[in-house]
Formats: sequence, C-alpha cells, structure tokens
Amino acid sequence: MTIYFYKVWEPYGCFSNFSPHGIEIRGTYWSTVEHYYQAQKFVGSVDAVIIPLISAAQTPEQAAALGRCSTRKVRCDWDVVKTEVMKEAVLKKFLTHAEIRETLLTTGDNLLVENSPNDYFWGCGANKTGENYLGKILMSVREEIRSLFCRYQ
Ligand SMILES: Nc1nc(O)c(N)c(N[C@@H]2O[C@H](COP(=O)(O)O)[C@@H](O)[C@H]2O)n1
Repeated sequence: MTIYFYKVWEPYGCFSNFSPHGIEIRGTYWSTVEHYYQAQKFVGSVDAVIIPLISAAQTPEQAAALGRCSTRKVRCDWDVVKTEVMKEAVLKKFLTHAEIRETLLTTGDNLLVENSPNDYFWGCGANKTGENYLGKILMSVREEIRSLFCRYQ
C-alpha cells in the first residue's frame, strides 16, 4: 500500500515538514523542519543575514516564502547538500517526538509519498512521477528508528 501525505491537517500530516514539531540542532532550536531546511540554504552565502528572519518566522509557510525568495543568493553547494540537510532534520524530528515516531513505525513497510502537486523533487508531483525524496528520507528514518528502538520487527 502507498501512504500519501501532504498538508498538516490531512491524514499523516505529521510527516510534512510543516508539522508543528520543533527540533534542536547543534544548540539552536527551530520551530519546524521547514524553518531549519529553508535557513540552511543561506549558510555561508552573501545572504546569510536572512537566517535569523527565517528562524523567527511565525509559520513554516512564512519561513518557506523567505527561503524561496528568488532575489536572494542560495549557498553554492546547496544542490549537493540539501538531501543530507533534510535527512538530519527529519531524523531529529522523529527522535525528539515520541508520538509521531509511533505513527511512523505503524506504517510498517508501506511506501510513503509526499503528494505535492508542484514539487517533483521532494514530492511526487501532479502526475505521480516525481522523485519523492521526502518520502524516501522518511522511509530511511523509519528503518533507522526501527533498529534503534527495536520495536515492530
Ligand atoms: N506541506 C507543504 N506545503 C507546501 O506548500 C509545500 N511546498 C510542501 N513541500 C515542502 O516544501 C519544501 C521544499 O521547499 P523548496 O522548494 O526547496 O524551497 C520541502 O520541505 C517539501 O517537503 N509541503
């Protein structure tokens, strides 16, 4: 079976990076994975000044809008590091919050797919042919958590 998720208020909404589950990474707290991910785009870039603004954004939608500003310069290695950045943050989210960790584990070996109609990298896109990197990361985090917590095996 395939489990599709996208919006926070829909089934399995806790798998979205926009879900309200904070993470602490290297001593800094981020309200959502999306806040962290968007801010990392500017580490070491000439536009690093935007990082505290992204961090302070009231919502993940606002954080994403700031991070997607086309006039800002993203770090030059972003395409190389972005999946690792995402993996670290998603793993931290599920290690931090026990209730959503249980939800992730209850999905067993089902395929997880971010049903984003316009994102063919992190999601499956409108025609379901996208790369689904967020789903792939969630499944690898599920595997890692299974071996760490030794349950549902
Ligand atoms: N829940 C949700 N709402 C949206 O509007 C979205 N676009 C997404 N997808 C997430 O967006 C992030 C990718 O951002 P960039 O395009 O790299 O700026 C990533 O977290 C997707 O999972 N989700």
